[in-house]
Amino acid sequence: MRSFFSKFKDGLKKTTPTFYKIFGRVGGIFSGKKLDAASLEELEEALYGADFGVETTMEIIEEIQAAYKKDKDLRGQDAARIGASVLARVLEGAEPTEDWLGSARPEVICLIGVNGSGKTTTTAKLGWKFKEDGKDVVLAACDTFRAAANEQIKTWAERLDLRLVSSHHNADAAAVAFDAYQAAKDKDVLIVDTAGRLHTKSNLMEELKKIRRVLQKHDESAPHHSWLVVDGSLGSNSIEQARKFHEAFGLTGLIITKLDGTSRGGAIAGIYRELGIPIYFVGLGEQKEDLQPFTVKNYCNAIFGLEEA
Ligand SMILES: Nc1nc2c(ncn2[C@@H]2O[C@H](COP(=O)(O)OP(=O)(O)OP(=O)(O)O)[C@@H](O)[C@H]2O)c(=O)[nH]1
Repeated sequence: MRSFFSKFKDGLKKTTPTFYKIFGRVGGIFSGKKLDAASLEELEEALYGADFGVETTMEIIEEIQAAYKKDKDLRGQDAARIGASVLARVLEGAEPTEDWLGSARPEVICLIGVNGSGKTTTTAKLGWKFKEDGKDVVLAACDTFRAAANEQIKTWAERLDLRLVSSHHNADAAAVAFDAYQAAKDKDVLIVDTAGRLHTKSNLMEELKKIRRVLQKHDESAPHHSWLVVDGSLGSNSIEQARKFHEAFGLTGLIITKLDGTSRGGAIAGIYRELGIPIYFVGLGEQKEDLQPFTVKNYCNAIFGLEEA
């Protein structure tokens, strides 16, 4: 069976074509070629192109440059290792703690975000993951706004044999959340899929708050997790979006989707710098198993084309 890392790396390969090109082209960098000023410049461009942002890019470049000044024989592989370790420092604390899933019954996870970011798909993938871990899961179809969303989540739930509480198109989303909580009483996890909304639409932001109030009638501390689902291919545009959602709703975590099909996977660093909340999972495809726990080490190694230590 392929290791988790190889899956993660395959998924990120498309995220990082430029990096692979840099280190691939210099091909030899890994197999012994020395670093030079031109490849450093190319790396800087690639980091900007992947939306790592000025701060992170500069930190990586400056540190590699400093090492290069001291040792003109620096190899590409050494530069990649330095880059990965700087990135790991930027992302320090971005990984959730092992016991992040508390002991409430149910633990309520609310997924929110803009239209099309991948909430419904992620709700299903997440439900499947918990089920695979032997947990009792209920899904709440609170995206009553988009007509097709109900059908989409029903299809997933049937396919993965997951318990789903849903209603009709345009039903009160908070009422669905209330019913779903009741159905999930004494179960392990309730995952609430919500309608996509722009952070600028105040009525939809109010709907989110209503869902929260209704859940809190059952359990004052619910939702225990409010995660923003961010489309990783939006690059740095997603940073402002994430900040606004955080201000309005108080996020506790992030899921970054679509990292399999983008060359802008660097925005993760920018979002984390801005919000400082953990990244729980990354989406690397459309299949049920394509949701992987985020780990700083795997992400940094994959970005810089390093193998797992
Ligand atoms: N390649 C890829 N596609 C994904 C990923 N996650 C979701 N998608 C796709 O993105 C599209 C939108 O996903 P949805 O789950 O419908 O998004 P949503 O946030 O629920 O959308 P709204 O209900 O409109 O807010 C679908 O075609 C998904 O299959 C991912 O990690 N990788």
